[in-house]
Amino acid sequence: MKAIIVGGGIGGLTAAAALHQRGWEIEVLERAPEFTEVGAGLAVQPNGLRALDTLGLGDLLRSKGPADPPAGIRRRNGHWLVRNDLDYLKRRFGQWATVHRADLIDLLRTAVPSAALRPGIEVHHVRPDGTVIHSGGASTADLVVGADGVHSITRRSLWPHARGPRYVGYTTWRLLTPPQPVEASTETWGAGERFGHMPMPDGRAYCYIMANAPQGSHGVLDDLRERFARWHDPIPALLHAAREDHVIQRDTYELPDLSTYVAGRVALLGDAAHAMTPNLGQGACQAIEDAVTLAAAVDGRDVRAGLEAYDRDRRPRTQMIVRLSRQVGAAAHWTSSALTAVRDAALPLLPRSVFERSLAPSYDWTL
Ligand SMILES: Cc1cc2nc3c(=O)[nH]c(=O)nc-3n(C[C@H](O)[C@H](O)[C@H](O)COP(=O)(O)OP(=O)(O)OC[C@H]3O[C@@H](n4cnc5c(N)ncnc54)[C@H](O)[C@@H]3O)c2cc1C
Repeated sequence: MKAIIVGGGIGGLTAAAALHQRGWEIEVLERAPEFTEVGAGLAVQPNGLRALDTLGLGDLLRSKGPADPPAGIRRRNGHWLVRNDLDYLKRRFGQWATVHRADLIDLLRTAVPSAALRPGIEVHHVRPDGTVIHSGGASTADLVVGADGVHSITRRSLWPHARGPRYVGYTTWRLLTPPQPVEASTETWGAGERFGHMPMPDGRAYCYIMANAPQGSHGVLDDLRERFARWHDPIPALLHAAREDHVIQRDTYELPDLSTYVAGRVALLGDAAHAMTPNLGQGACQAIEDAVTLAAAVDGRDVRAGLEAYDRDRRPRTQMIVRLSRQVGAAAHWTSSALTAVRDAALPLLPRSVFERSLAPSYDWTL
């Protein structure tokens, strides 16, 4: 049985590794000239690590990038809005890992035969019968996996009338600083602006920012430094330590829900199926869950029946996480000072268990 995987990002390479382990012949078509991820870190949550355990890769990641659970949410003056019970979170859900994106891609590549990787091939069209038209010609397979991200050509080929990506109203910046003293992973919420930072195992700090794109005429980093100059420590110091060429700026998109992720011999996964806001740090983890679930669903059974089982399993869970992420984003991105004042007064009064219960659905997952 042969599978063609469109896109060699985190989701596509996980699918390739999972299908290869189950005896499939695989071919990964990636339009970029090499298999890598541009800069910045990634939080792999307990559910993502458990999914990687099914490929025997979870412990390698845990040993590369062990991390504590998120310590909580602060106000821009540093006062805590929400403080998590780290021991409880670790006991209940297991370990977190913070890794460099490129390291995760390299790790996944070790689980895929190099002959199966075809960089520099752009896919132009996918048909439900398993035909893929690409810059190197045409190929067919028993299964095609569309793991080609938010602007997926697989999705547009099979669902030409579905609505495309929707800009959610804020932009993200991701950056890695040179080694900096940073305590636990923390988020800080302002009015329409949000700054997260987490320590990387090599001593660097990974920072992500979500806010409206500035209209300023300075460089990106100077704009960010100005914007966050009066936020609590170590935020200004982190931005001063960062380098302009290490900042990745991207607009944020969501994809509207589809009523199915499968058509004929083709399945969508990861951002191609359910691109979500980054508010829960679950996009890549959901792509990894999708990939290992898909490989298990088609193992030893008719492909179409396996794809239906995959769709039944994954659609409700991923669409629930898309909604949860959107809700968290809505509260974090209020720009009205009256609303943020009410939010900042109310959040510290809520019992910790409310937050831990709201995190549980995304972390509680096993294959
Ligand atoms: C600021 C920010 C922070 C985030 N933090 C986290 C986090 O901490 N934890 C987490 O789990 N998630 C996080 N995410 C989400 C995560 O980055 C994505 O959900 C994840 O990378 C999606 O993986 P994917 O493989 O589905 O798609 P992509 O990573 O987009 O990969 C798609 C691949 O397909 C290739 N491709 C596209 N079109 C074609 C074509 N026509 N032909 C051939 N190849 C093609 C692309 O080149 C690319 O390599 C974050 C996102 C943002 C914006």
